[in-house]
This record gives sequence, structure tokens and C-alpha cells, in this order.
Amino acid sequence: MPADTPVISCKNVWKIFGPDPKGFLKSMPAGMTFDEIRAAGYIAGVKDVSIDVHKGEMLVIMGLSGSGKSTLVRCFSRLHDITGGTISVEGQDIMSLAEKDLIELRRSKMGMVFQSFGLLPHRSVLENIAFPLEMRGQDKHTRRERALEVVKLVGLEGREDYFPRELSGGQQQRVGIARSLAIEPDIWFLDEPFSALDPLIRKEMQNEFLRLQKLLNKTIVFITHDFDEALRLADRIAIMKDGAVEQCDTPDRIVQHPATDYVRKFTEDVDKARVVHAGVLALANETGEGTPVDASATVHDMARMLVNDARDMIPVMQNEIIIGAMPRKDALDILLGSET
Ligand SMILES: Nc1ncnc2c1ncn2[C@@H]1O[C@H](COP(=O)(O)OP(=O)(O)OP(=O)(O)O)[C@@H](O)[C@H]1O
Repeated sequence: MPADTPVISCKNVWKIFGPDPKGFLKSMPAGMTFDEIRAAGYIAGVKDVSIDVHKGEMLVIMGLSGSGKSTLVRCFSRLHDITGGTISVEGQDIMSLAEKDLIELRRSKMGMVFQSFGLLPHRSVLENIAFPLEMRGQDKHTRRERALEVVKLVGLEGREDYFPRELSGGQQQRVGIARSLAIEPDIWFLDEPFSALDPLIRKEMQNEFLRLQKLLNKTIVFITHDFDEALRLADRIAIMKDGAVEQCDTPDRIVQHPATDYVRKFTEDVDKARVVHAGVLALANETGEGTPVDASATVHDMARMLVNDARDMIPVMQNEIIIGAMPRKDALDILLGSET
């Protein structure tokens, strides 16, 4: 497989629910809206979605309840058979796979974490984490070694012998995360994993999750209905409405250039200074002068410097290399604009 082949590639994917979805899609006039489809007695769970997920990327699928997030992600692992279009995983068309190859693909490459933790109540933390390895027929010693490794990774050392009921919600979700990591999946699906947690714990788990991802560099599809969570975690966000993707882009671009009025509504209350980074403000053909800022610094991180500095163009550095210079005025506009 060439290095630039997307891990997941979906082209013009439809998932229609109703009595004869394939027949309906074939005879359906082009450009039918979600409501027109519904009036015809069908639900467009996924409506003509084309999207790629790249290696090591965290793609967040964001949308309100019923917008099609779970349906789309179920299509990625063929938990749903799609009605139209194509989906490839690592270059292989998953609709053409025999049932046993599909099961093997899910088992060997895909991990899943759900909102409802799904822990086995009568098994300890360690036994819960080792459970998928037991299903794979691994021996007791290997299972235990691997489970102890991931317990460390998610910060649950010392709680190996606890039962789920003895853990807080955040700790239970750590077990859920550890269990899905035990099998070393290349592709990780997370369906609202933190939405049952209270806001403080949720934020802590998001930070923890970012730390883990830095370490593991998995290909991740993360579902949420929380725009702030999407902005914090995503490399790219796909915003869904009525089964379709309204916009798929980096957090910076979404808040700065919302593609539709629907997307703009989500961005209205966002503090853009906390989202926009120096890297995206840098103009590649400029060099600036003086001490550079790091490309990953947000406008908010740079606030004090932006106000006190006299330079017009500030050099921006990524991995020790100057990638361009940022007009201080552009950053200041975002800083001051987000305060009004
Ligand atoms: N098995 C099914 N049969 C019929 N309609 C379905 C089925 N599964 C999902 N739908 C419909 O498809 C649409 C998308 O549902 P989906 O569960 O993907 O939304 P979601 O964005 O994940 O919502 P939530 O955030 O509430 O989980 C909804 O209108 C839903 O009612």
C-alpha cells in the first residue's frame, strides 16, 4: 500500500434506512433533500459523504443528535452495509470482504470505545482489560503482561484488582480505553467516550487522551456532539447535519472560515484566540525578524507578547525551522475581536 493511501477512504457513501433502500437510491432524483427523502418514507442516515482519514490523524465527527455520526462510523467498520458509494480500509474495499475476513479486519485492526464503558462488573480492572486478549486465545501470562502495560499507560496503576463499581466514572472510562488499547488497534473508534463524565473530569480525560495520542499516534475517529471538545482534540473536524458533512477542515479553518451558516452558528461563541495557532497565520514568503514563536502557540498563548511587541512580522518556527512570519496585526485582530 503506498504511504499516502488513506487509512479509511469513503467516496459518495449513502446509508438509507427504509423498506427498499437500494431500489430507492437507484430511482431517486438527484439533489433530493433530507426532508424530501423522509417524505418518501426513507431516512438518509448518511447522505453522499466523501471523506478520508489519514494515518496518525484524529478526525472528530461532530453534529447534533440524529445528524448521522454513529451511522457513518458504523459504516467505516461495516457494522452497517452501505446503500451506495465505496469504503476502503487501507486500500481494500470492505464491501467486497467475506464475513470471516471482515471479522478478522475488525479484530486485528480496529478498537472501539463507547460512552457506556461496557465493563464486566464481576471482573477486576486487570481482567476487564485482558478480556479481548482472552477472546483471542492468548495465554494467561501474556494477557497479564499486556494488561499491566496498558494499565500503566492510562494511569490506573495500583487499581488493578478493583472492580468497576469501586471506580469513579473517569476511572471506569480509563479501563474502557485500556481494554480497547490492549489489542493494539491501528484504527481507533471512540463514540462519545467522555459524555457521561462531569465537566472537570471530562476535561482531564481530554488532556489525558491527547497525551496518549502523542505517545501512540493512532488513526482515530472520535464522535462528539460537543463543539468545544472537537476543537480541543481534532486534527480535522467533520461537521454533520441531516446525514451530510457540512464542512470537514482543521479547527483553525472552521472557526476562521465557516463554510455554511449552520457551521457559523457553532463558531459564534468560540473564543477564536484559543483555537487559532501561529502556524496558520504565518505567511510562507515572509521571514520577519527577532525571536520566533512556535507554530503550535495559540493567539491566546501569545497575548502578552502581541500587545507589547513592536514588530510587524514575527517569525514562526516549526520543528526548529522557520516556516514564515505572522503579521502581528492579524493575530491582534483575533485577540481583540474575540474579547468583544
Ligand atoms: N437502524 C436504523 N433504522 C432506522 N433509522 C435509523 C437507524 N439507525 C439510525 N437511524 C436514523 O438515522 C439518523 C442518524 O442516526 P445516528 O444514530 O447516526 O445519529 P447520531 O448523530 O449518532 O445521533 P446521537 O448523537 O443521538 O447518537 C437518525 O435519524 C436515526 O433515527
